Amino acid sequence: MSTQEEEWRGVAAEDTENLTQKATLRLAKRSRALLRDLLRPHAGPAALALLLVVLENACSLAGPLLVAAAIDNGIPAAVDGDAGLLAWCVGGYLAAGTASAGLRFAFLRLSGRVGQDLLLDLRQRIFRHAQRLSLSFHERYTSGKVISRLTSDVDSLDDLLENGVDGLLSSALSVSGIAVLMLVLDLPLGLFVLAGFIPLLLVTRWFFRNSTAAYRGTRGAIAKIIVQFVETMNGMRAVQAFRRESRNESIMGGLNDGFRSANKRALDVVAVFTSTVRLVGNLSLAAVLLIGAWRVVGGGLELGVLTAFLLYLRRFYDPLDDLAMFANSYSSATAALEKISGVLEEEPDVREPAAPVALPPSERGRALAFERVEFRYSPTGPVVLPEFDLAVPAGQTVALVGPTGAGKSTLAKLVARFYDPTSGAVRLDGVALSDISDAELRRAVVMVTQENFLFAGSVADNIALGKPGASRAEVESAAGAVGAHEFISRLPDGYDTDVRKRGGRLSAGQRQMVAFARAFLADPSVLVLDEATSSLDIPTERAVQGALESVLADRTALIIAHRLSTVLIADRVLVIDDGRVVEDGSPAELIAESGRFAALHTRWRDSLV
Ligand SMILES: Nc1ncnc2c1ncn2[C@@H]1O[C@H](COP(=O)(O)OP(=O)(O)OP(=O)(O)O)[C@@H](O)[C@H]1O
Repeated sequence: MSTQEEEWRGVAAEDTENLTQKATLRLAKRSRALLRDLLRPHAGPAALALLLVVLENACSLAGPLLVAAAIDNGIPAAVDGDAGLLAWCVGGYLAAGTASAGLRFAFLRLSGRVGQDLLLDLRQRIFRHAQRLSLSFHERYTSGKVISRLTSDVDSLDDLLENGVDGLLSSALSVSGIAVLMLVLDLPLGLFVLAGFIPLLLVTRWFFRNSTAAYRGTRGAIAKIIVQFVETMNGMRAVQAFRRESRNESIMGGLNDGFRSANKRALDVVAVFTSTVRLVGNLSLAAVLLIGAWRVVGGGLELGVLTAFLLYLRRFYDPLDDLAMFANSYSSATAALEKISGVLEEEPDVREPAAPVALPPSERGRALAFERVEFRYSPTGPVVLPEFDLAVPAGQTVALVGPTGAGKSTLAKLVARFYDPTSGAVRLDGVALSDISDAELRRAVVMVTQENFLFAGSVADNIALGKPGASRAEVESAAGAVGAHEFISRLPDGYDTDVRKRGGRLSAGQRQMVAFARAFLADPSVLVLDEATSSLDIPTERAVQGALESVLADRTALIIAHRLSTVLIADRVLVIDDGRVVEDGSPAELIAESGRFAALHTRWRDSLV
């Protein structure tokens, strides 16, 4: 792939207003490929729906022909006493009308089913893919954007499938069918009407060009609104604590205004198009009426033929309105597909190995090693770890301390393989993390983060996340081992208490205990712990400390320690600064020296008095 194409890969072009022609073509090709891919499993029913709509149009087109036959031949024959032909014409009209309604019903049901199946598949694909993508992607691409792909973009596609495609098929079929019939009915009048198509083609071209750009704008604008909305709702505590409401309101006002302008622009384009179509339609109807009437008076045209012609002509221009509606939803859906296909084109940076290497059996933790690890968060970003080497024997508890921004959390995230090193390797019992299957790695390494993320559900469900399928007895024994059983039992419904969104019902200390119980149940050989900075009260801190010691027993552990009590239970302390180890030793050894840790320790001790 050329570097220029690489530039537009994935979501790269999403916020670019003016794309080069090459990029536009590439994105359109990608959107079409996605649509084809989505349609493939439904090819049979889609073809049947197409057949139904063709038959339906044929039935409804027969109507005016039967009216013409009734007026020109049936009625004169009935006047002469033979009502047979008229009866055939009326009967035929009724049959065609009924068949057309029946076929329409069948078509709408079938196309609706195909459309909804396709959208279901698309929604699941986006969700599955978004979950697979690495953290680095989600840091760049906010959750609001993913939500807007899943909601408003999928909705535009829904609109296209529900109304647009039906409108397009019906109108294209009836416009071409009517054109043929008009030429057959009366060649000169038919040619005259078709000549009116030339300005229409020009205005249609103008419309497609402008509406695609306009709808790209609306997709971008709605995505920004959703992003802002999600961010505000997620950060509601901070919003209220810092009185950001009015500032947020003005940001949202600006974004809403942008969306309104983008929609206005799109609607203006539609307005010009539909009214031009209407104007051309009405002008040609008046002209046909004039020329036709003149020819009927002169005896050159039968009245029935003129009536049928005018009936067709009305139907000829009406579908063009539908075509405009189609173009409308088409442009909107194209812009949406462009963005959805971008997300689906993104590849996870951290990939599962094609041929995973199994970890050797382990009894008591696993040896962890960083070998010449260099790391930066993005290819152009600063180097966070210049060249990091570290060997942690199996079963050792290592506390990482150091100033903010030193790189402690980065080390933890590398061990959990949220990212891969830019160069070098992180190894478990000698096997590079990038060679271990996802399932095995998740079993071997568990990270308990500062967020202590709890999902909506019961306390028991949240603990059981550590070991899917764990029995209630196992959950309770894990809670007991970390000392959480007592407080859980006191909750209104014990283990079945709903923790509410993000564990909002529990205190910070309680959330941490639940997170420890989860980790204990998972029973990993390596535990990575980004310790909570929140200050807990003394009894809770003691309880958490006790829980921590039970969780750490018999495993290799890397702890980002903020509390002295935690540092002191570690076998080894590493002082990190600027991505490097500046001190390394047991707590007692480092305290005895007069380095940074000793100074930190003195400050801590003083602060406790
Ligand atoms: N997701 C990220 N994208 C880009 N840079 C990052 C990201 N996370 C951290 N950094 C940068 O990497 C460096 C190390 O950050 P890290 O979070 O590892 O520090 P830390 O020692 O854990 O700090 P703290 O004690 O404040 O949590 C910092 O300069 C930070 O700005």
